[in-house]
Amino acid sequence: MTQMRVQTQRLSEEQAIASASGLSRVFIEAGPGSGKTVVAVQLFGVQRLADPTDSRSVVALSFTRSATSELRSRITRAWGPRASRSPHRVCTIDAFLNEIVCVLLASGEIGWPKGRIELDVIDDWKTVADMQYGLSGARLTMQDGVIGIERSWSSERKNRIQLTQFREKIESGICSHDDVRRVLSLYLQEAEGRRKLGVWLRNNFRCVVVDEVFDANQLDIDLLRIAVEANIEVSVIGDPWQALYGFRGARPDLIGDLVKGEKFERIVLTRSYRFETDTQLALANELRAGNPVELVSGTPMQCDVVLAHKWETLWSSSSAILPMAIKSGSSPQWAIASIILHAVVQAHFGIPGHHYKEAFRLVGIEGIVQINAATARLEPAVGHLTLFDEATALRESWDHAVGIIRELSGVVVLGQRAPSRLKPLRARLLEPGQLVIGMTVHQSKGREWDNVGVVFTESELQHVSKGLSVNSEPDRVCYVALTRARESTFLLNEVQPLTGSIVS
Ligand SMILES: Nc1ncnc2c1ncn2[C@@H]1O[C@H](COP(=O)(O)OP(=O)(O)OP(=O)(O)O)[C@@H](O)[C@H]1O
Repeated sequence: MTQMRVQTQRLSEEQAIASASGLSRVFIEAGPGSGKTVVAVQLFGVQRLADPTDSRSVVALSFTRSATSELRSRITRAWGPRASRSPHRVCTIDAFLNEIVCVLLASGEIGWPKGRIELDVIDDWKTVADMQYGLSGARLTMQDGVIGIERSWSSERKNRIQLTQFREKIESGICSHDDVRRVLSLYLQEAEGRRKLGVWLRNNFRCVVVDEVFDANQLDIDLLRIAVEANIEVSVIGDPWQALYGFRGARPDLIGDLVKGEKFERIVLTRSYRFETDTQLALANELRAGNPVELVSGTPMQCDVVLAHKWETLWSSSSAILPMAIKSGSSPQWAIASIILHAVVQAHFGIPGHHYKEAFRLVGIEGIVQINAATARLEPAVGHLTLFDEATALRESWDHAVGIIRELSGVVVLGQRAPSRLKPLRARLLEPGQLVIGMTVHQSKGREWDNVGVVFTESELQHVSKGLSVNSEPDRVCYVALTRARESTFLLNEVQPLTGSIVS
């Protein structure tokens, strides 16, 4: 531990107070770019160095993989790679919940069907099972700690995994993050479950730092309450204007109850450090005040990244923008298109495509070694896309990827008209200028760039021109997009739209 490097960035006085208050329950609330993540990084490091005799873990949590990865890399930069090495960790709240459920399984506190104690937790059932559109599905139950399976009914029609496949997957240890959350919720319905979890947390953790806390849902808040009651130091950090995960059950309104009920000390960071130009600072201030705002038009070439609420919006925008993903799908054709896109994104920007693991999994390729091997062999599929004749280019690229998949996993992907899906991707590769990366606003959370482009829908434009409200999630999506730039934000709606089928 003594080899850890200390953070070198100069903290402002208010950041220093927030990072080293010595209080056991702190709620740090602040606007964009005010250094919330800087403070989370500092809190983590201060706790790590605090008491070398205390072997319990310090854990930093965030809600999305991209925000967690930003937090982890900043902790590594500030405190060195040893800082977050086991038993300490920086992870998503989902990973933390998985860990808790695995501990409960390993200790026999709860019993998984067929006695499984190790789980393979997937993001979404549609990558491993056939889905049926309707009201019926399947879910987990719990009786005296024993997990069971039952058919479920809902009032809302949607694609769901059905009972037989659900049973088969669950019994082989495969489940979704939602299933993990359900198991833990059921376990915590009993006072005894809450008490035992509190004891386990107290024995294993000395401090929990939660960034982006306004993305927490009821279970996350319950967990924090149990941690507080177990006398663990808990710091929660966030900005109500940046809560984006209502669709996943996030309840920004619950944070007030938590911090009041558990007597958190509230510390406000007042100064923003992100905005390096007066115009960008003024934009952020006007938006937060709910005032109407007129955006400056620009071109993709002026931007380091382009953001939109949905992947489809990016695909139907300028062909100088290369989105990192196609809207999540479940067909093998979606998987092939996503895999080729992943290879293109990797080649252009040195980072993976957004849904690449799910896409590979859908065609039977799993594990980082296999995925990397497959990606390396996809290079010709990327090259073929720029062949002179369009029909040949699309067909050769598609067939190459399908051939590699068949060779590596045995999965055969059919689809005569499928290669036409690659048209929008080919258009991007034929762009004469440099491509700029496109991502959703959700991907951009917690991150920043010098110059940011946004593509807004008509309704988003109207909201921005009327003034945003913190109580509306669509408004908050616009707000997050418009506060990612250090220097300038450009509206890219004027650029020539492109028609294509990759999004369908
Ligand atoms: N005291 C400081 N001095 C100089 N720069 C700072 C200071 N604090 C933060 N910064 C810089 O300001 C920028 C924003 O910081 P950070 O990302 O931590 O803010 P944030 O509040 O988490 O932002 P958001 O919630 O909008 O994602 C970063 O580039 C960071 O390095």
